[in-house]
Amino acid sequence: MALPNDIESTSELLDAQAHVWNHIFNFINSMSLKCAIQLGIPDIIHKHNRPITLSQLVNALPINKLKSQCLDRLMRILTHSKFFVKVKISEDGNVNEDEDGYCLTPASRLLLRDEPLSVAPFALAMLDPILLDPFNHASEWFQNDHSTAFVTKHGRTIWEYLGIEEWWNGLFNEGMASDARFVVSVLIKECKQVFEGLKSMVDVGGGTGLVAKGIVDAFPDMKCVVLELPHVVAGLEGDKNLSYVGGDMFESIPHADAVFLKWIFHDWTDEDSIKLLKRCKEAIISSDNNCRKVIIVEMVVNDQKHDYAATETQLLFDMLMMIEVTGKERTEKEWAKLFFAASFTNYKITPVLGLRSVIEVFP
Ligand SMILES: C[S@@+](CC[C@H](N)C(=O)[O-])C[C@H]1O[C@@H](n2cnc3c(N)ncnc32)[C@H](O)[C@@H]1O
Ligand SMILES: O=c1cc(-c2ccc(O)cc2)oc2c(O)c(O)ccc12
Repeated sequence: MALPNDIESTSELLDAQAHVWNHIFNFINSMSLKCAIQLGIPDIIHKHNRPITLSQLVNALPINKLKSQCLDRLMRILTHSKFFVKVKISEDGNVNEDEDGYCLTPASRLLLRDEPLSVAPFALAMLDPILLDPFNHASEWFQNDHSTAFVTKHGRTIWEYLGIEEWWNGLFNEGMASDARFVVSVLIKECKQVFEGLKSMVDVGGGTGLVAKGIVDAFPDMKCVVLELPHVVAGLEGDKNLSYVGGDMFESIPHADAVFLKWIFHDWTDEDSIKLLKRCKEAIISSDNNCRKVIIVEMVVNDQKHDYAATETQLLFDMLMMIEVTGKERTEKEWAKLFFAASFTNYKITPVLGLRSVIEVFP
């Protein structure tokens, strides 16, 4: 049979097939990870305190013992994906050539349930059918007039859904809280100078206030307000440095030296984002502090493509924003356009959070 047009050799044909297969089956990586988290495999390896053999793992897991060879295959793909490493161990647990044992890697340490920076809740919520199913409706959504594929699947926006389904709201909040802990620990360690000199700050859309708490703990002279939708902050109690205000960020933002927004703009269109930036400017403009600014924690999409893997993850997030909410991830050029449209004069991007950056925006 002839090769398809433009494919010149058999090797090119086979590479093309491998490329397509890889994309078709990528979801199996995600699902294998979900299965390992649900079974608690990282926790069991961690508790074992030394490399664990397959038979020890089978005994420790709440699984049908006839499926031990299947567990071996699950561990094989996750070892290939660098979630576990295999080392040689002896009967007495020392490293030698007798038998293979599994150990955690830095990536699987982040899947431990009791790890304060755990991303396990985030992974379980992201890989729940509630968020996966809308992707099966993407082509339908391209042809209809719904705001998102989430709406096409569930008949309401993600924010409305969160307000109605309490169990899902809990899962979502747990995931957001684990990310908030993660981000605040890096900010305090690597980016303290961004907050120095500030006497007051508003965390807009700051959830239950984990980031704000981390910041006032590190800067006891700062007063921090969390502005959130009323149902999110109902019943939350602050203290002398931290307070909660229920309100709508598009209407007005309490005045302060700085306004902080993490994972807010990527939920919204350019038009909404410019409106929100204008509210942020109004909030800081009357401050007499030289350090007054807006502090944003978000992705800056790398459109130069010199780090293929990082850019790919950012583009995956962009698709997530398109399918689940009405937002997007932005390149530096797109961010700059928003800042200048909202009459800010300057900005500084510090790529200190891996795929995300701290962006300081100045009036
Ligand atoms: C993606 S979450 C980010 C939460 C938090 N900043 C974080 O990164 O952990 C977006 C937050 O914006 C809040 N939000 C949405 N619309 C809002 C509005 N109009 N005014 C204030 N907060 C809003 C939501 O309740 C939600 O907590
Ligand atoms: O679509 C989402 C999903 C999340 C999300 C998933 C799992 C969790 O445990 C927490 C959150 O977060 C989102 C988000 O922060 C956002 O700004 C837009 C969309 C989503």
